[in-house]
Amino acid sequence: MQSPSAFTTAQIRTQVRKLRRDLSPQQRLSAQQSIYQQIQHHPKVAKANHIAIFLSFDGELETKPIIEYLWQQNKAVYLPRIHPFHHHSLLFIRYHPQTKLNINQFGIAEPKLNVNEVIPYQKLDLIFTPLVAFDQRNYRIGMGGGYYDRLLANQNLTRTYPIGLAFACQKLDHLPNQPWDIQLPEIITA
Ligand SMILES: Nc1nc2c(c(=O)[nH]1)N(C=O)[C@@H](CNc1ccc(C(=O)N[C@@H](CCC(=O)O)C(=O)O)cc1)CN2
Ligand SMILES: Nc1ncnc2c1ncn2[C@@H]1O[C@H](COP(=O)(O)OP(=O)(O)OP(=O)(O)O)[C@@H](O)[C@H]1O
Repeated sequence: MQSPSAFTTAQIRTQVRKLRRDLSPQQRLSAQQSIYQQIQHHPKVAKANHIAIFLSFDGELETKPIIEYLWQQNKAVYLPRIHPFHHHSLLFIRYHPQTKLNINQFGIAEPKLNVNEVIPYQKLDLIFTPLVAFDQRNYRIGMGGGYYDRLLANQNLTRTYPIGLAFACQKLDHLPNQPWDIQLPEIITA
């Protein structure tokens, strides 16, 4: 998309969400194949034990095959859920093949809250991070809740490596960034 500086963050979010939903099944499948391969050859994924990812919605790339791969590799996989009383933060909950899911207020599947399955986010080795749009500097904008911005701004996250996952159509030249927006060290895209 051209000259994003002419648009507000909210307009960019709406437009890129539509681009993402409107990808053809063929475009989706071939981009996903490339992204899955990049993940399978990624040294930081190979080294990580505790890995957070997300379940796809709203045209996000399909993460189920990534989760299946991580399970095969005996990784502990975690999903975000909206914190029950701390409304702008996320809890990460262990995701097993048999974990029961609920649909949250946004229509996203999330694990039930079970205190025994919660991991303090500082213990995550890797956080696959959803995003709506990103730019050449790896600034990201998300769904607008500020959940990942707050999480990744946290100074205790010294051992945790965030990797954004996105289709190439989600990349813009230059996002109008807010002071709190986070620059990701890496975004896997195709
Ligand atoms: N797959 C996935 N899971 C995720 C995220 C994500 O981006 N992708 N999130 C990343 O942060 C969190 C959820 N954040 C979200 C924030 C806003 C909306 C949303 O649809 N907002 C509506 C208003 C909905 C309402 O208030 O009823 C809107 O903006 O129109 C959805 C998810 C946690 N889980
Ligand atoms: N580190 C932070 N500390 C306090 N408030 C924050 C922080 N990051 C974001 N916010 C607040 O969260 C709100 C939403 O932020 P923003 O629109 O940038 O979210 P986003 O990046 O699109 O969403 P997400 O991170 O959930 O994918 C903003 O109004 C902002 O005030």
